[in-house]
Amino acid sequence: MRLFTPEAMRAADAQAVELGYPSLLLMEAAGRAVAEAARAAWPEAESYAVVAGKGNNGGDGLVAARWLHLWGREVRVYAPEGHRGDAALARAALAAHLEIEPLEAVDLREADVVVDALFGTGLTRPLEGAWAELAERINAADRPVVAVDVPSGLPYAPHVRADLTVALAGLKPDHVFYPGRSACGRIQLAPIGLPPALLEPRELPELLDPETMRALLPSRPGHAHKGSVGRVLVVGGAAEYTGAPALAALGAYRAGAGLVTVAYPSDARVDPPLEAVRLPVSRWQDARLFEAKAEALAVGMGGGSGGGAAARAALKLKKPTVLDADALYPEVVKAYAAAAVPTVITPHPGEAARLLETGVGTVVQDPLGSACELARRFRTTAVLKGGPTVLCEPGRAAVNTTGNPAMATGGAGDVLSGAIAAFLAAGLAPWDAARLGVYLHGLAGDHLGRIGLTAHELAEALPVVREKLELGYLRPYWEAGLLSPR
Ligand SMILES: NC(=O)C1=CN([C@@H]2O[C@H](COP(=O)(O)OP(=O)(O)OC[C@H]3O[C@@H](n4cnc5c(N)ncnc54)[C@H](O)[C@@H]3O)[C@@H](O)[C@H]2O)[C@@H](O)CC1
Ligand SMILES: Nc1ncnc2c1ncn2[C@@H]1O[C@H](COP(=O)(O)OP(=O)(O)O)[C@@H](O)[C@H]1O
Ligand SMILES: [K+]
Repeated sequence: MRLFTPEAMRAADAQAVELGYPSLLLMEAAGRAVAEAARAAWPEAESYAVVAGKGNNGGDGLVAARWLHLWGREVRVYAPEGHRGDAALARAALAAHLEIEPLEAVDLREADVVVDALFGTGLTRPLEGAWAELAERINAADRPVVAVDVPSGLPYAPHVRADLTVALAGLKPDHVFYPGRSACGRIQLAPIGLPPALLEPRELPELLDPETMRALLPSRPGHAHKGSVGRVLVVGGAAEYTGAPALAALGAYRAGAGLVTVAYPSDARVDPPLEAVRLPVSRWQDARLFEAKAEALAVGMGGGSGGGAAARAALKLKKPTVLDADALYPEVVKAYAAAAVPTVITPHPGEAARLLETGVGTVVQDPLGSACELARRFRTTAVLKGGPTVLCEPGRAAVNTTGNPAMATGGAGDVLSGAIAAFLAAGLAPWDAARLGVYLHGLAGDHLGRIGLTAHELAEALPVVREKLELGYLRPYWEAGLLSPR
């Protein structure tokens, strides 16, 4: 599954038409899918109000109105004059059944469900005047709302707030990034008949889905032993940050590492999990660090001001490495790239801004662009944490589809670094280890769900969600089924 920009979606549509696929069929499939989704979501609903705009989004709404009417529902349709192309045909088909009232007549009082078909991906500027008023009226009506493709008005304000959004053909930024995603309510993807080859353009970011992530899970053969399934060396800790390396070690074990060693300054009271090998060092150049048995490293968790020195020492092992937190300085990450050590960097927006020498606001405004700039500038696999986390390495990008704001809690990132290192140690390429680690970590957060979860619990939940993934129990959120009546 890919994340489409509106332009990429239009290009896919246009390609389908070039291939001889009639665009009216797309609109018919779209409108019918909306009607079906609404009917399934609110089976008791008898009366519908369809509020349609002038463009193709409106056309989809007119098709939905026709089907709802054919299924015996009471339907009032409000639309302006002046439809063109396919939307004009959809209007003619509907007019054979129903009277279409002007938008000025909109009355939502009798509607059990409102269909929002004012604007879709063709919106180029914020709603104003009568359009803005219509969106506000839909919200104020306090009726269940199903949005056609996207809630009208997004990505700007004001916009409609929907209970269910039927995403047509592919997912677009407002189905994935906030605040748009909150305005969508539940999201259901409707395949509307575009040839499948047009729906997987490699240049678009991948949306992490359970099927793809399941295929990445390292297998564990019957003759496995703790030295064969991936050993991780965690390097971090400082006087004031004693928990971070311990949480990374826990994350690594809970993601399946066979053995975890924790190297930390001997004057810091780091307390690794009982299962870990302890490696207190009086200086980072201690020879024992370079002899540690590990296939991958997690470096920088709670390193404080010594994080850079720890990372430079750890570089000498020349093993695949996750660089986090106090290892995330431009000179350090550049040194890893120059040494051609496979790396995954896991900054939060503040650390990303430090690496890119820009403001946090710039990073947050364009997470995908920022992650890709990190990947390009530092020749690395970049994981930019947040809601949602985005990933990039030169030539490809991905957006995570798991996780929730309850995960905004101290130490959650340390657990993630440990988990990614475990997958690196198990032999996964950085891109695969990063995607799988991020996906499972978010899944653990979703499994726990509640505000107040702790990083420790996130780690503990990793085996549970891994098993669910392995057994094929998971569906992506855009196939998550339907609403019950509210
Ligand atoms: N593959 C797909 O995704 C398909 C998409 N279709 C539908 O087509 C929609 C896109 O249709 P369109 O490109 O016609 O665009 P819309 O229907 O979203 O709206 C475009 C119209 O609104 C006007 N407009 C833009 N911003 C405005 C503003 N702030 N105030 C007032 N008017 C404004 C434009 O000039 C244009 O007339 C999708 O969202 C989807 O619903 C379907 O018909 C079938 C296929
Ligand atoms: N709103 C959110 N939605 C989804 N995931 C989130 C959200 N807020 C935080 N997270 C996740 O929680 C983790 C927090 O990591 P980080 O900021 O490094 O915390 P710490 O440094 O305390 O470990 C990241 O994996 C991040 O993606
Ligand atoms: K809409």
